Amino acid sequence: MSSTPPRALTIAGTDSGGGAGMHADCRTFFSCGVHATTAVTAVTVQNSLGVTGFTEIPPEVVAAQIRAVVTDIGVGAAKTGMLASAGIISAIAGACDEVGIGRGREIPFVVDPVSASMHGDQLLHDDALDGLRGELFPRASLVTPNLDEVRLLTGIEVTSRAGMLDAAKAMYELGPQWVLIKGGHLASDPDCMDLLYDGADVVELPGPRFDTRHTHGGGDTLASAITSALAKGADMPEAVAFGKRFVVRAVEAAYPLGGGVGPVSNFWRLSADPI
Ligand SMILES: Nc1ncnc2c1ncn2[C@@H]1O[C@H](COP(=O)(O)OP(=O)(O)O)[C@@H](O)[C@H]1O
Ligand SMILES: Cc1ncc(COP(=O)(O)OP(=O)(O)O)c(N)n1
Repeated sequence: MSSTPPRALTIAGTDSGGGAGMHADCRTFFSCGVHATTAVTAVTVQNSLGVTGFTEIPPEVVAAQIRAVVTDIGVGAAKTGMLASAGIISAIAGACDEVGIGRGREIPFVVDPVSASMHGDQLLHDDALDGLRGELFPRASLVTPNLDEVRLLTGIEVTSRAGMLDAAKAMYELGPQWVLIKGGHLASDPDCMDLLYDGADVVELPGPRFDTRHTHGGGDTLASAITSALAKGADMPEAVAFGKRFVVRAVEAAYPLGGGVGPVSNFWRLSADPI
């Protein structure tokens, strides 16, 4: 019998196309040798062309999943993805307080403020932005917005690397312990640089920009790789550096799928053995 591996929790929506959301999170946890546990927030109808609808899970059921997992199995870190509604966000905040998830508590908490799919389909109701700002960011060990989410949450339009630091400072004012601004959407930058900020120090995470349209699930993969490293006991700068290394390889190995946008590969660490 083997010993129990590190465990992590993803609180997120499903993607029927298997590219993003909870599916990308679970594959990433697996690739990192971490047992995946889940609290489903919403079931999306989705493929490589976009999201055509979703059904929300009742908030009390989302909270019950978190309690069930943490009180029995235990997790070394937790992350959020698609949260859909203000009611679900409030339920998550309450459950996290009960079980010790969040900054200053036992279990580090990565909040990826997913608001829309890369096709522009809304995944978070407009009235839930206040819930993210007021209830989740102050509990977050790390928030990981892309530049569209920065604009929605702070009103700041980032058009340069210098603007990313302004964005990090504005996000930090919303209460998280660390902020990671993702630079994938800064098309004017020939590279893909992300920026980590803790209210004092700035760490630049440079990376190449691959010429591919298949980046579905990239943000989920980055946040779940960071969560995996935290679950194994890494500190935040180490975990974020690992997450960046992981997602660079995942984008490099992205593959076409269906008639639209394919996913980044969470398989890149697996052996090439054909069976
Ligand atoms: N074309 C690309 N080549 C390499 N890395 C990329 C590319 N696009 C995004 N990334 C990286 O993938 C991660 C997710 O980025 P981003 O696209 O900004 O967020 P999201 O996926 O949430 O929209 C970041 O680390 C970013 O730098
Ligand atoms: C259920 C679900 N969660 C998250 C997303 C976002 O995925 P994507 O559009 O690829 O954006 P990033 O992962 O790159 O932030 C989704 N589409 N569905």
